[in-house]
This record gives sequence, structure tokens and C-alpha cells, in this order.
Amino acid sequence: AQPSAPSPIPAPLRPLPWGQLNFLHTTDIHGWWGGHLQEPSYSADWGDYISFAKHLRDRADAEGRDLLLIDTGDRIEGNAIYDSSKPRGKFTYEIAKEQHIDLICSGNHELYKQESADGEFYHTVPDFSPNYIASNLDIYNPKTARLEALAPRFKKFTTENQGIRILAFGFLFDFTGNANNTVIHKVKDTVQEGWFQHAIQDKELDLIVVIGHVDVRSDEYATLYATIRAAQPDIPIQFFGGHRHIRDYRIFDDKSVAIASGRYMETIGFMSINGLNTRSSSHHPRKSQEPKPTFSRLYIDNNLYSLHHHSAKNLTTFPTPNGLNVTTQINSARHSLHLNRLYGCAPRDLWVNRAPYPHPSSIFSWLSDSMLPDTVKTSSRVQESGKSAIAIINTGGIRFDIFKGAFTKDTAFLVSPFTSRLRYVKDVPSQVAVRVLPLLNHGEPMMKEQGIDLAPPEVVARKLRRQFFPELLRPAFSKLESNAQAQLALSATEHHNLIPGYTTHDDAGTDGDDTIHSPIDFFEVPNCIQAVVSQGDSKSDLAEDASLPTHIDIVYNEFIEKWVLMALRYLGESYKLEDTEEYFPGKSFTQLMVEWVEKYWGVDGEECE
Ligand SMILES: O=c1ccn([C@@H]2O[C@H](COP(=O)(O)O)[C@@H](O)[C@H]2O)c(=O)[nH]1
Repeated sequence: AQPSAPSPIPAPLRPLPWGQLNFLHTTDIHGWWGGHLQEPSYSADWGDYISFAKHLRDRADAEGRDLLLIDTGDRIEGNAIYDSSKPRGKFTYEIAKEQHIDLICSGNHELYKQESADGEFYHTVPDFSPNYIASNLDIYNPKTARLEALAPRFKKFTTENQGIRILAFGFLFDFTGNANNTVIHKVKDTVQEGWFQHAIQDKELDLIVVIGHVDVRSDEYATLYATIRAAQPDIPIQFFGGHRHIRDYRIFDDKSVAIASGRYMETIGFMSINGLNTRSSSHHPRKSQEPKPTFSRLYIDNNLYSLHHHSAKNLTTFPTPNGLNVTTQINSARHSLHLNRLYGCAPRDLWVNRAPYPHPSSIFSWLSDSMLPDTVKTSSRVQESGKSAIAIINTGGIRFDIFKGAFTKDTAFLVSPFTSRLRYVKDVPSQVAVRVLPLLNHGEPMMKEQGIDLAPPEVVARKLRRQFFPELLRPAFSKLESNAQAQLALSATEHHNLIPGYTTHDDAGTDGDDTIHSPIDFFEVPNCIQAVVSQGDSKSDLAEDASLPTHIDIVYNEFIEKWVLMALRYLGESYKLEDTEEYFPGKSFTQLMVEWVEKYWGVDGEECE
């Protein structure tokens, strides 16, 4: 773990359900290679994961089992290690490649920008070759400008110990927000392509594995399941998904399941299968599959207490040389980026989903009531031209909570990692302007009627239920380690002494989390929020008849520009890109937030309490 990582807290643990074939699964890492430095439950880093995988691989080899590692994309954007480096990603690829990953694919975040898609082409694909799979993703080769598959469409291989013959695919959901150097083929079209139809007819297979940056409950996975199952009525199919940032497990049928393993290096998904066809030995016929394979899943909290326990190692025997090197590598990257630089002290916790909106503990209330209006008031449009403004941002651009105490460069990028700036349309009729936010939040059916596709699928998906985590600091784990097993006797429904955290309920029940936690509240938040600055006053909620000037500026995060202009068009005001301008020229939203923190929470070289 990183030197400043908090010690994990002992807690009752469920055992790893080892099988013939076993998997470790990460997804939506979003640059959290260093782990969580303010949350003991997720405080292990990528170096620890490397050590952990090595121990599990050794055990699998010793017992004649197989272990495969999977990553299903969105490795970038969401943490200062990626987002604050110049160029972005300077450290990421070198850190990521130290883990041996057997099957890997792209997420949507790798593709928002041309440079990050090229980063996959130049780094991740060759670093993990031949394990990177791109079943429905093409790139304009940056060297030749020709459109080609980013990586092989599928991979067929046989596991080392059990001789299980696997056909693997790697998909991305039907994402449309990519830069124009990549092409994503819709899943429903890809499954009709000759190469896919041919691949799934293969009878020399024991298992089909579909990895994807795809919600396990999405239409895309339903299509893939139905198509493969129609071609192969009996073959076991194992799906690995992601994108929703949740722990989830879906049972398609008695031979096909899907797992999703959370987000931000909080979770290492463990999946196992028994009862698959195997090669008994090279001289004997294949041992055939039991009538039904059995599948098991466990979501591991990524901290050293869990990792030591599941690998049967301790503080001394756990770290491997490569794991330790990577931990040091991450620490040096953090140092060289000055991530501990203090901007101010947050006076209280501010939550993304652990408080409702509006609420004094909601990060979005802080943004709409304080940070946004205070910031907008300093613009030249307000200061020099006396113009009122409605400022709208997408909640999806705010990625993590603020904890009471030090607000550092690290914090700034965890909360707001993206490069977007604020833009604006000037002098919009106020009675139109006040109707934009309701349309962005609730207008989807109306807009669809008009043939206008308002919300990007991922914005809609984000609104769905998620489980969360963080927890209270407790005494160092060495003192409590011996008590932990005794706590196993506690029933999962008794919350006494349990640490708040993931309490997952999926298709297999409520026993999926390795650590037995007490639950944490989760609140839905709207797609977008707003602040209104009018004649010196600010408010976040506006009745249509509120006293506003006849015309007002609409300020918005540039990520939602397309939808703001669509909403205005729907409301009868046709503005084009040429009608928009930067509101704070040259400054990203993240910079504006940091300036606010320095001004209002700054401590002039002092430390936080
Ligand atoms: O430049 C960007 C890119 C993305 N966003 C927000 O993120 C979500 C998608 O994130 P997932 O992790 O894939 O769910 C997107 O809908 C935007 O809300 C952004 O604000 N700026």
C-alpha cells in the first residue's frame, strides 16, 4: 500500500470459493492505481494486487487449477495520477502493464479523446498483446490513417493446468460519445458479422468468455447471450461486465452468468467455475463436463487485511518484489505530481450519493449554492456587463466525495478529473432558459418524441441504483486482527460492530461481499444541477415566474454542450456552436473549483485540524 494509506480494519470475511477455473476481475479503475488514501477498506494499491495475483496463481498451479485475470476498461480518467500528468497518462501505462492480465478491453473513457484512444493503440494494446480484445472497436491507425480493428476481434486459447478450451470476446457497449478517430460497431450488428457467427459455431470449445465494458443487465449483453446461446445450446458462457460502477451478478441460465466488479480499485471480483470439460491428460480422451457447471462469486474489498487473508500471507510474506516496485513507482509518480499540495481544508464531508440532493451534506448542494454562484459572480459577464446567468453542470462530471479535512491537488482531480471548461450562450430569453434544466433532467420522453436523442446512454445509466462504501476510521488492524475471526459468528443482519460498506444484493443472494458490512445509504441525484446568479443574488431553484431580466446567459460545462443546444432547440431557440463562447477563457472547471477552495477554504500554509 502507499505510505500514507490508512491501515485496513479487521472484519469478518467470507472465504474464496476456489474452483477448477478461477478469475480475478477489475473494472472501472479510473486511474486509482494508488488505492484509496482516505478509506481503509480500499487502501491497497496496484502493487498489492500484483502480489496478490502472484500468490493466487502459485496456489492454482500447485493445486492444478487455473487462474485468469480480467480487466474490462475505463482504466483512465478519474484520478490525478492520470489526469494531472502532462501528457495525461504519462505514468498510467507503465504502472498498468506490470500486472499480467489475460483478457483486457477498452471502456468508453479510453475513447472520449483522440489522444487517449491513441494511448490504447500505442501502449495498452501492445503491452498486453495478444490479450487485448476489440470485438466491436476500430481505430484510425495513427500511423497510416487507415481504419482497422484496435486489437484482435477474439481470442481462442487453452488453459495451462486444466486444458480448458476457451473462446473469448471483448466488447464495448453501444457508446456514441467517442472522438472521431475510433468507430464502435453496435453490438446487435457485430453479432451478425461473418467472423462472429463463424467463431461461435466452433465445437472444439469448453467455455465461452465474454468480457466487456458493458452493464451486465444491458440490452447489449442480452443480445450477446441470446446469439451465443442459440448457436451453442449447452456451452457454459461466463460474462464479465462493468461501466455501472457497481458490484453485480446476473444469472442468464444454469450455464451462463455475468459478474460486474465495482469501480475505482475498491473491488477485486473473484469468480470460479467447476464442472467444465477438461483435458484429463494429453494421452487420454477429454473428461466431459458435469451436467451443470457451478459458478461462484466473491467481491473482495481491496485492502491488505482481505488480501493477506485470501492469499494466506502476512505483512512479511505478502509483498512480492514486483509488487513492491510498483508500489514505489506509484509513490514516486504521486510525489513528482505534487499530489499532496494543500489547497484548503474542507469543513465537512460532502457526498456524491450518500446524501440526497439538495442537502447540506450533498456535494451538489455545495456546488449549486456556493461554488458555482460565487465563481460565476467573478466573471467579466457579471462584473463588467452586469449580465445574469444560469450555470448548469452534469452531476456525472463530479466523480468522488470530499472528506472533511485536507483538500489537496489529489482531491481536486478525484472530484473533477476532466478537462472541460465552462461555456455559454449569451442573452437567452429567460423564460426559455429556466426550462433547460428540467428538460435535461426529465425531458427524455418529450425529446425522443421529436426524434431528438437527449441523454447519452451512460448519463441515463448513472441514475440507476449504486451501492457505496466509505467508513469510519477505527484502530489499527494489528490490534484487532485476532478478533476478526470471532466476528464471523455475527449474523450478516446484525450490524453491531460492522464497518459500513458494500452490502450487495445480486441474483445469487446477499453473500457475495467478502467483508461483512453494515449498509450505507445511497441516493439518486439528477443528471444536471444549476445555480442562478441574478442581480447579485444566487439561487439553485427557479420558479418560472421568478423575477429575472428578460434575457440571461446560459453557462454550462462543455461536456453537455450538445444537449444544452438540443434542449434550447426543442424550446424554439436555435443556437449553433458559433453562438457559444468560453465563459472563463482558458480555465478548466477543475481550476475554477481549486480557485474557489483556495479563496474560501484556504489556510495559508497551516495544516487542517
Ligand atoms: O469529459 C468527460 C467525460 C465524461 N463525463 C461524465 O462521465 C460520464 C461517464 O462516466 P462513466 O464512468 O462511464 O459512467 C458521462 O456521462 C459524463 O457525465 C464528463 O463529465 N466529462
